[in-house]
Amino acid sequence: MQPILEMDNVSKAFGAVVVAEAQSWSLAKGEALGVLGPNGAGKTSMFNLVTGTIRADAGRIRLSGQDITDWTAPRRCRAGIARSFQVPQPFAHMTVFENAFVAATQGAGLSGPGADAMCLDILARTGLLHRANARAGGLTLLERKRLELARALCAKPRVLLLDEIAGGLSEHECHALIDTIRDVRATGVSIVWIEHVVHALIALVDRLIVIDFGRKIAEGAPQAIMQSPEVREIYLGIDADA
Ligand SMILES: Nc1ncnc2c1ncn2[C@@H]1O[C@H](COP(=O)(O)OP(=O)(O)OP(=O)(O)O)[C@@H](O)[C@H]1O
Repeated sequence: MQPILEMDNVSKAFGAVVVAEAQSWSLAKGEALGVLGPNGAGKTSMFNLVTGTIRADAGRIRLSGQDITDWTAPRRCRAGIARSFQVPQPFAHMTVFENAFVAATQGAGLSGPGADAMCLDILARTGLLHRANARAGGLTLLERKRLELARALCAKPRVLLLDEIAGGLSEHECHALIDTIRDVRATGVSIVWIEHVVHALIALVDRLIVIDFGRKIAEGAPQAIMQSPEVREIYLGIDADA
C-alpha cells in the first residue's frame, strides 16, 4: 500500500552541520512511527523538512504519493500535515478557544459554526474544554502541551507530527497524554512522534527509527530497536561491549 508520507533520500545541511543525510523512511496510513535520537541529531529539523519551514537540499518528500517537496508550508498544512512544537508556542494573549479557532480557520479552512463546533469537540477530546476561555499564556505545562495537540488537530491533519510532547510531564500526566494520543490515533490519523520519554513512545508506536547526525541508523519494531547494541550505545550511552 502507498505510504501516506515518504522521505526519499532527503538531505539538508546548515553549513557544516548536517541535519539530514540521504534520509529515507515512510509512514503507512494509520501507522504511529516513533523517532529517537540524541540531542542535536536532526529530529526537529526532520519535522521542519516535512512541514516545509526549511527546504531540502536534495531528495523528495511525498504525501500520499504526491510530490510536495516544492510546496510552501501553508499548502502542506492545508493538505493535511500538522505538528506540535517541542516548546509550546500558543498565542499567549488569546484564549484557548481562540488559539484552536485560528488553527481551524487558517489550517483546516473552516469558518462559522462548523469551525466553532470542531474547536469545541477537539478541546473536549484533548481535556481542555473547561479551559476554553482561559488565556493561553496562563496555562500549566500539561495544558500547554494539550493545547499544542489541540491546535494541530484543529488543522484536521492526516499526518500528525508530535515533537517531544511528553517532555517535562509527571508520570501521571504522561500517561493521561498517551491515552489522549491513543484516542487520536484511533480516529485514523497517522502519527510521527519524536520523544525522549522512551516508555511513552513504546506504549504507542508500531515502529521506531533512530537518527544520529542526520542519518537514520536503525529502523524496526520498538523492542528490537531498544535491544540493538548500536542504539544502546549511541542513544542510551551504554557501551555495546558492556
Ligand atoms: N536554522 C538552523 N541554522 C543552523 N543550524 C541549525 C538550524 N536548525 C537546527 N540547527 C542545528 O542542527 C542540529 C540539529 O538540530 P535539531 O533541532 O534538528 O536537533 P534535534 O535532534 O531535534 O535535537 P533536540 O533533541 O535537542 O531537540 C543542531 O546542531 C542545531 O543547532
